[in-house]
Amino acid sequence: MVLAQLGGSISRALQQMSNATIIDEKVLNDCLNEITRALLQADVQFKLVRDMQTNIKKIVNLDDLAAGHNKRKIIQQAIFNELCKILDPGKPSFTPKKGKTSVVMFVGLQGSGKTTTCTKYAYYHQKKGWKPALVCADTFRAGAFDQLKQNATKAKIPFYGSYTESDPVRIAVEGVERFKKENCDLIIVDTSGRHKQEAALFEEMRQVSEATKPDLVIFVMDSSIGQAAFDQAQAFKQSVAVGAVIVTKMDGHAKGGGALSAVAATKSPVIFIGTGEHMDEFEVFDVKPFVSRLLGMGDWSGFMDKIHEVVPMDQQPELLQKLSEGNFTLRIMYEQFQNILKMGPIGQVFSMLPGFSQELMPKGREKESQAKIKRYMTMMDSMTNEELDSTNPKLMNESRIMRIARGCGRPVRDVMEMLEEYKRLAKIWSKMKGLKIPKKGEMSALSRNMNAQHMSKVLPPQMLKQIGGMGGLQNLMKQMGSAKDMMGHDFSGFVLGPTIKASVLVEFCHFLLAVNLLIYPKEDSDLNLGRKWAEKCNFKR
Ligand SMILES: Nc1nc2c(ncn2[C@@H]2O[C@H](COP(=O)(O)OP(=O)(O)OP(=O)(O)O)[C@@H](O)[C@H]2O)c(=O)[nH]1
Repeated sequence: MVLAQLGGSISRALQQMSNATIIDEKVLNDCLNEITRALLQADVQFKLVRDMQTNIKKIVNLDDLAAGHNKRKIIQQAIFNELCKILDPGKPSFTPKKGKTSVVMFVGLQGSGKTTTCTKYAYYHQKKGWKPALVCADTFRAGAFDQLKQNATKAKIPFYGSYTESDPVRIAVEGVERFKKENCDLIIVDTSGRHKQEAALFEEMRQVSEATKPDLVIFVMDSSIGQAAFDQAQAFKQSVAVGAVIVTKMDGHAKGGGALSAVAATKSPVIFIGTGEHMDEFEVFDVKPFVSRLLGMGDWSGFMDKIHEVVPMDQQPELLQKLSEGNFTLRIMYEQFQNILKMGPIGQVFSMLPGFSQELMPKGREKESQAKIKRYMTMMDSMTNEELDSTNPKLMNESRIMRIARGCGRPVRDVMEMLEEYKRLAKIWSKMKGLKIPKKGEMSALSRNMNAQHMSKVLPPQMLKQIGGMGGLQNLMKQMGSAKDMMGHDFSGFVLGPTIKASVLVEFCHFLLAVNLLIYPKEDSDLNLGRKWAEKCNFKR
């Protein structure tokens, strides 16, 4: 994921500073130098980085900080604020209103992902009940209209374009007029890709803008553009009234710092990011949670929102009860898989927890893991209720395994692998037996410690180390019960009632399961356990 490396380097620098016994000028300088290096390596413009460093030094005057001040916190907050400042121009972009016609024009360099993003933007709004329409004013690239037509047809979005007309201004005006008459509330105009050396094409873009009078011009930028970003973005801003930025290809492995510089150049906010080629790989962008995650400080509110999205409230106490009894059935595993898939990209959810970074999700593992989960679920669909609800491995005899394999159309060895995985997870989850379920009122320190102890047994050792051992985990649990995060978000509402608090715990359990399954590879000893169990059941691979 773009910027994951940058995030990793910055959070390591902060961690190193936190490990120092005394924070003096040297420790602060070392930390800032480390962060500066990371930002420059990620292609953030030099001037931005230098300004940021100067500002932090101005804010954090160690001599002026009286004893008793939490210097670490003040430095962290200053870095957080400065990074937010780079990404936040301080004024929101124009926001179209549902039911009221708005024209939105997309501009950007060749191949930045405009056409794909136009459709994603239209589809995003269509799902929310809008009536969007697409106009293809890209007469430069052969095939652009076909691409838009194909995307629009797939998403059932009306479109307008021409194979013969070569004047983009004319097409844009005709398209906008037609869709205004059809009462579309979001008319999106796609334009040709161009770069700042192409004066004629820039003039043409200006004419399209003048003729269609867009309410908002969106600059689409590929996250891998690098140092050229600032100048290019500025050139677009000087020709048309760019009001917002969308950064694409954030799923790649580019450095991504150039994209941060583009915001500074256009003085416009990033409103969405593209995270893949598919229509729904598109996310709303919010500066503070993004920076907080980038710095490994998590995004509790985002995490809680996710929980509420995926785990039905009425199922939570029951699941927690089952886990505390140590009965981990295949059905529980199935239900947890469903929730994990609903949570979306796990690396992203992962970075919402303080102390974690997206860097921990190895390249390509995400999609591979999701495919694995889906495969396991298909196999479980061929099982009987008795099998799904049992914790007795003897039920799975050779003939049943062959039947399941036939039923789901997968080789026997795949079913064996899934059962071995189940066994491994059941072993991990048996350590949750006796988990204390929070009752009325605030989570007490005692139950927090009890739960932290249970959790620590379930966490893969590498991960426990990453969050600072048992102490780090206790802090994490404490944060669950406290009210505010780095961004000043108050999310105490999520943790006040006993049910909701239990839900946080349930989801944290889900999450740990996902982490065990997706991020940390199986160890041989675990697999041997599965094999031994398979041998006990009297069949061979
Ligand atoms: N991985 C990934 N690929 C993307 C994303 N957005 C766009 N693409 C791909 O980038 C390539 C270029 O996208 P287009 O939408 O054709 O770009 P364009 O800016 O319209 O191109 P021009 O009209 O030539 O300027 C296509 O292969 C897209 O599938 C994204 O967020 N992630």
